[in-house]
Amino acid sequence: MKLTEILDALHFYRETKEIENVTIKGLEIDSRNVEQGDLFICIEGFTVDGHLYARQAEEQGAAAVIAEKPVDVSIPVILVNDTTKAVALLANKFYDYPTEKLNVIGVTGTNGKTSVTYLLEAIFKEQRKKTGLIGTIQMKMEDDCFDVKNTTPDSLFLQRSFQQMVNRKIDTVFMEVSSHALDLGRVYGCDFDIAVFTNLSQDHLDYHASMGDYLHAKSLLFSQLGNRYDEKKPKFAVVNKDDPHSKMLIKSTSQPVITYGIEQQADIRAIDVKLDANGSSFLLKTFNEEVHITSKLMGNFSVYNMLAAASAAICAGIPLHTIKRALESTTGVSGRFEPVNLGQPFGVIVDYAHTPDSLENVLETIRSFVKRKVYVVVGCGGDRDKSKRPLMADAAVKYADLAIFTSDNPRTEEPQAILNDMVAGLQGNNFQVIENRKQAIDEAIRLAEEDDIVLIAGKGHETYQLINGEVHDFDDRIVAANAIKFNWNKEN
Ligand SMILES: CC(=O)N[C@H]1[C@@H](OP(=O)(O)OP(=O)(O)OC[C@H]2O[C@@H](n3ccc(=O)[nH]c3=O)[C@H](O)[C@@H]2O)O[C@H](CO)[C@@H](O)[C@@H]1O[C@H](C)C(=O)N[C@@H](C)C(=O)N[C@H](CCC(=O)O)C(=O)O
Repeated sequence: MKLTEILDALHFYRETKEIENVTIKGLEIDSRNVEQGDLFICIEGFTVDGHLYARQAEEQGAAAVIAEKPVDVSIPVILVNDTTKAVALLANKFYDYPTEKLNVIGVTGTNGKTSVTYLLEAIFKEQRKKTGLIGTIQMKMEDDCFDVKNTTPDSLFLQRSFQQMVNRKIDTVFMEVSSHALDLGRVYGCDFDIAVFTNLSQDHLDYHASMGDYLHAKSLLFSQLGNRYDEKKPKFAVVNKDDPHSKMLIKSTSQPVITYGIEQQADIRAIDVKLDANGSSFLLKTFNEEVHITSKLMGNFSVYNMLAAASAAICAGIPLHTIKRALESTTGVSGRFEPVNLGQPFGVIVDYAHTPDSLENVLETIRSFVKRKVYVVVGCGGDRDKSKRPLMADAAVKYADLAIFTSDNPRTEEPQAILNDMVAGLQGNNFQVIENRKQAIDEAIRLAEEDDIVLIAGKGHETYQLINGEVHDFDDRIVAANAIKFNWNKEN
């Protein structure tokens, strides 16, 4: 593609050299991956300044550079005000606006994003649609899975992936949209068809200055909904009416809003909700139809997740009987309320809950059906929102008979310092501190007796621990299974 052609995507730029005859083979934001003929875009990151790598990009064959400030290279440099925004616009143009050729459902909110995208995938697959999925666990193109570094990847990776999905004739993509991604413009220029809001509670205050800023970031998904008007692709905002923050999100969009909820008079409701140890059941009532759902998914939070997915699917025109079939056959998502069951007489559940609100939801659900004691193993991440630490500890001791506080990705922080922050204000004696996560899980499983439940919270599907800046293999499910084998075999 001619450089001048791709630069049409930018509103304003200034070139340092004649660029008429320059052609571009690809786009790259990492100098280490630059190939002959690439356009290298310098991004000032949180760790390093990409402008420092312009020379390396030139040496590797870059044809031109996009930068915010002068860089010392002999190839043409295109100066722009904001390279992060520029890369989103350029990638959209380079890959020929792939989101306009796909149906894209973006899901945002503190909790439930992953589960809602997987429920949507189940519903659309039931309708025999070709699906794509982008989120915390992985990226999927139909049944092919790919590793991802971020919940919502950078705009270049994203647009490239969307184009691959177009080439594979994928019909609908379900995408978790994090507040970081919205704030950093990773989804700038994406043509979302449906934006879903699940809920908002305290998280990520290491990144966002306040809850107001966090909510504002979420609202960007709704304000950019329908920026590209296409009468064949109507847009919808789908929001949880029971969450008070939805009012602000409704105000942010000019598109039709569909509300869902259990408590409030919403457009789509779950009525007569029943929860027990086998799952949940409710009457799903839409504008003009109703259907009874019996699901294996447990807890009130799962009913909200099902409502969110059902509401988005209804907006996309999926029939209610298909939604029912899909919801009733879904057994769950990796690392989300996932049982580790080797036939032992007590329950072990691994869950991703890593916010005070989600921990309370999961523990409340367990409390509602447990016959005896509840043990919880939980920690808090290092280099992240410190104000969350005492709240996580409070939630744990409020519901558990014994909370064992332990490490959860301490990153560059001292694990014991994180644990001290967690327990500093705790009263009572229903907690222990065991810094080593394996020992903490072993101890909870050693203590468990018939009909007790052990909840191992925080890491869910993750298969590593970040300690001292290094990645160590660690999977709560494997550690728990080994502990069950060891303790249970001893007794039998
Ligand atoms: C704080 C943050 O968002 N950081 C993201 C950012 O990294 P960074 O700013 O540190 O990048 P950097 O290392 O400074 O590099 C700057 C530029 O120089 C370039 N570079 C660098 C080195 C080199 O030799 N050559 C070179 O060209 C890099 O390619 C980059 O373009 O850009 C990277 C590439 O896109 C992201 O992977 C990285 O996410 C990190 C891993 C992260 O942890 N982000 C979290 C906060 C995040 O975004 N989380 C949300 C989910 C939240 C949730 O709901 O739980 C998410 O969407 O993942």
